[in-house]
Amino acid sequence: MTDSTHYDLVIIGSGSGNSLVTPDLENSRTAVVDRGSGSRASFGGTCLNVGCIPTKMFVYTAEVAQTVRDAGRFGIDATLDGVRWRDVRDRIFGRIDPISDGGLAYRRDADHTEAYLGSARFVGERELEVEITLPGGRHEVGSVQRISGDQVVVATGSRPRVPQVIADSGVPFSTSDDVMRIDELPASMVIVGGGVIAAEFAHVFSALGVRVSVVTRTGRLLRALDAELSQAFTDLARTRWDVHTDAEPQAVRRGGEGVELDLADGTVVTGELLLVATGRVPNSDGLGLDAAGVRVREDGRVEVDEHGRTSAPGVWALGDVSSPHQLKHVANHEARVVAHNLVHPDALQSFDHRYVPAAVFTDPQVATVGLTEDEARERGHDVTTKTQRYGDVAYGWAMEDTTGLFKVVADRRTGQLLGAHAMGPHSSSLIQPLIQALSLGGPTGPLTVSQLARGQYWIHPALSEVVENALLGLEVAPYRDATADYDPEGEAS
Ligand SMILES: Cc1cc2nc3c(=O)[nH]c(=O)nc-3n(C[C@H](O)[C@H](O)[C@H](O)COP(=O)(O)OP(=O)(O)OC[C@H]3O[C@@H](n4cnc5c(N)ncnc54)[C@H](O)[C@@H]3O)c2cc1C
Ligand SMILES: NC(=O)c1ccc[n+]([C@@H]2O[C@H](COP(=O)([O-])OP(=O)(O)OC[C@H]3O[C@@H](n4cnc5c(N)ncnc54)[C@H](O)[C@@H]3O)[C@@H](O)[C@H]2O)c1
Repeated sequence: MTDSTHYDLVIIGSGSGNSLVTPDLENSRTAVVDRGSGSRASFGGTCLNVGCIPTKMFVYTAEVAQTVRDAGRFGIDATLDGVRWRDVRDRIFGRIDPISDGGLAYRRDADHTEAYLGSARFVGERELEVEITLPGGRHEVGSVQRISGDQVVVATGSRPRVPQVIADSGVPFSTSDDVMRIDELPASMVIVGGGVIAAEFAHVFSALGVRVSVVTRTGRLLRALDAELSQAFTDLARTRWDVHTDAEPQAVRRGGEGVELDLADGTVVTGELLLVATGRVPNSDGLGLDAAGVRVREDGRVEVDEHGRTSAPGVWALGDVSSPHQLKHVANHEARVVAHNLVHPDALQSFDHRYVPAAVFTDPQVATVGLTEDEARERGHDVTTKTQRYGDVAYGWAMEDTTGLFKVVADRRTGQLLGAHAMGPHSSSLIQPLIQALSLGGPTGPLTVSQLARGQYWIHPALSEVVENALLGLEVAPYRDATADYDPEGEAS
């Protein structure tokens, strides 16, 4: 054990936590502690190493393969001659790994920061022990370093949840932490889980030629979505993958193509590789939070107020370990708020969780913001909805799209937009004006549906016309042109 080293700020977690080291801290001493992410134990957190970024690079690659397969529909003859998996994998991580290594070197070598590569645990109020588990830092592997901070930020993220029946089975399995680095593409894969990670990897691996089975305990895939979209996505998924809903593995063993899962109805599902995608648990356990006086909620998330303060003075938390949303854009937002609050204790900013959007980069892409139709009804709104098909606008014809949907939910009486839910190409980008309308509004409050539809141009014949037409299809009061009374001469005088 070393003597304790004191810092102005200690950050546990180099994902979104790493971005807390702003120019405001140039004259402070900051320690960043991280035990590494994924099978390579990389610096920089989930999103960079095993999450958003590599998955989307695989998704894009999958779409290239799918485009070649679909080319015939457009009168273009092309064949997919093969998938060089190792080349795909090495291209993707050949970009990511150097970014991670560079981020570590920057933290380790800068004058005002220090990197501790190991697991942190509180041993008192803002006092921590770090067991050094990784090479690459200044501290000997196996040593225990004691550090303390005037302020400490817990940004330890989350990790895959593995159902007991799989954990206890002794059968080898993958999670999102390692599946992107496998050496060979399997012929077949069983994915347990029917949420976001399952939907994205089912798309990636099936497009690259793997036979995919999905086993989920819910009745529909992407269950958290608006029910109409979740149902439409599930119906489509059944045409591509071997989908088992309302199904939970009862027993798991080696056998069949590699692994076999027994379902309650007697079905046996088999595949060469088993991928577990059954949710993520916050990394709040094992941190000694009791010793620090930091309260944890029943669901395992660290308890924080709207400013990111935990129950212990000087200890903050952000991102997956404490947030109600396990999303990188939310973790980034919370990090910006906490970065401000760390240096402006008398002018605290608050998290804004009002309209948190999300997208699922599967096939077709899915995007959502605001209330679903069911949520809007439960809240007593006079609900009106319109579901516009991509195939009914000109760009949708060009794409030969037959499945895309853009649904908007509004209050008939007030004309307010309440939510938007899309399934189709580029939906993660198409939804952005509606996120903006909900979040920013106009000078007199949130924009009404009619203002949004008719108060601006929509480029013709762009795919965004599907959004325009969805808005125009809602039964709300017509748009009154706010510029009708505009008198430029009067304004000038
Ligand atoms: C496969 C996948 C795809 C995803 N895709 C998207 C997407 O497309 N869009 C999106 O918005 N979100 C996506 N997410 C979610 C997103 O990655 C997370 O919400 C985000 O990365 C959380 O950031 P964070 O800073 O809270 O935690 P992390 O980035 O996980 O950082 C926490 C760090 O703390 C370290 N740590 C934990 N405990 C300790 C300890 N005791 N001592 C020292 N270090 C510790 C961990 O090793 C890790 O490096 C995806 C997630 C996954 C798994
Ligand atoms: N594009 C993105 O923004 C993106 C991508 C990937 C991950 N993420 C984040 O990561 C989080 C975790 O993703 P996830 O897909 O693991 O979780 P999830 O909560 O989205 O889905 C988990 C699924 O597993 C099912 N399940 C749970 N236990 C099961 C069991 N024993 N047997 C069968 N099915 C079971 C659930 O019913 C659910 O369908 C997400 O909540 C999301 O916020 C985001």
